[in-house]
Amino acid sequence: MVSFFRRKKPEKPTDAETERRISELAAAFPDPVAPSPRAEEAPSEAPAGATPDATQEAVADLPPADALPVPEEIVAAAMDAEPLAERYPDEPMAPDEPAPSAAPESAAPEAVVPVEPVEPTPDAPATDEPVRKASWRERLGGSAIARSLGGLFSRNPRLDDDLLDEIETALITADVGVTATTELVENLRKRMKAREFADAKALLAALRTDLVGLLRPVAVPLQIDRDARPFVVLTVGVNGVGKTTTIGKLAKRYKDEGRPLMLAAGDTFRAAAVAQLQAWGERNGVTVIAQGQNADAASVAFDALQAAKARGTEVLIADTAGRLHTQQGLMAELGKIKRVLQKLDAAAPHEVLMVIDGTTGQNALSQLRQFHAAVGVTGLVVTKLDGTAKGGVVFALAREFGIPIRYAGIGERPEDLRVFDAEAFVDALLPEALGA
Ligand SMILES: Nc1nc2c(ncn2[C@@H]2O[C@H](COP(=O)(O)OP(=O)(O)OP(=O)(O)O)[C@@H](O)[C@H]2O)c(=O)[nH]1
Repeated sequence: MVSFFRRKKPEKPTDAETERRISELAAAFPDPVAPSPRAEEAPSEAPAGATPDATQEAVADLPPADALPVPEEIVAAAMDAEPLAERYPDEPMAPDEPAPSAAPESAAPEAVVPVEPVEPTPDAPATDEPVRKASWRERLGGSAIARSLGGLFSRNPRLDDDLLDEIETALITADVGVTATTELVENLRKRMKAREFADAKALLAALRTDLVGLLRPVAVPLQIDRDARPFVVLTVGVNGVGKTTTIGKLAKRYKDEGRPLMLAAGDTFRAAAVAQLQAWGERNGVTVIAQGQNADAASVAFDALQAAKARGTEVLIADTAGRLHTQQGLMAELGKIKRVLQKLDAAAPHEVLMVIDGTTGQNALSQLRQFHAAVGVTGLVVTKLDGTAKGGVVFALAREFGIPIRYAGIGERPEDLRVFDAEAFVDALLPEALGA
């Protein structure tokens, strides 16, 4: 759990840390997949229920970007993002790197280092045992809400104002947020006064229903529009939230679904991030487009989209460097990446996936507000909900933004990235059996 409390601001990793993180990633994907057909030949069945229009509909339901407060500095800065050379003046830059604005025409192909698919190495122990997927409850049962509400209801409390006060404290402590908590508790109080609940168990059932009701509108799975070719997913988020790890997990998911895919190593600030993706790509036979540390992220994204289009790849997932939402120049750089992608495909990126660390607490709200203003977030992944995470911020995000939560990270293994499921999530935090 030490990883939950990693650095909060960018710093260059030591060689030892780089090696550790590469081996962490390799350990996270221990089972080599069966040798896959080359990306172009792989079957590309959409999952059951997938419709090409679903994503567009979901996005259309989002609150418009201009409905949210857009800090003037971000709008201004977005027009003139600083290049990496200015951002890290002490870092040597390759002399011939294409200027960000010139990327569309002049992205030098020789600077691109695609990691071609290789046959997976048969180094994992051969076993017929399927990996057992931990249940949501196993993963989230230790979270703050689960523990405090669990303790509360298992004491068979009396149905009175003290119980409501304790529920209120538990929800606020778990980061559900004051506004959402007040609404939930006041609704319960009204119904309790109207003698709607026979006992505490009935009140617990009502709380569960209300919590599911808050989350159900945002439990909208990501649908890959197969006509997009490629469907471009741009991942964004602050430092250390789990972007690169999530890309590895997502890539495994899409590969298992038989979708031809490619990755763009756009986190050009942290050397380990490029190596992480390359290690994963080599191991699983997925092409990774990279230009190395300190390359221009927009140029990497542009090259990757060009390559993906040329190959008819179905999905392109682009990584970006972690950045604090308060760093205006870096936030503006995201807008630049988006604009450069749009020179090749006006609809790209088809999904701006923001990764949020579930242990961040209420700060996650201002992170999302700023990222949404800068780049128009269309979906969320909330990571690190396992272990001691408070988890309540998921409710606050849902209530405040209504942006779809596509996936939840409930552990470090590939199978621990789950399609977000409102019922399973609430059930894990607040089992019905508590009131039994
Ligand atoms: N327990 C747990 N750990 C996770 C989860 N997702 C990611 N992590 C861990 O979080 C740490 C940071 O993950 P990275 O993928 O390197 O984060 P990042 O956002 O790419 O980092 P930067 O490039 O520095 O911004 C790693 O140790 C991951 O294993 C999760 O759902 N649960």
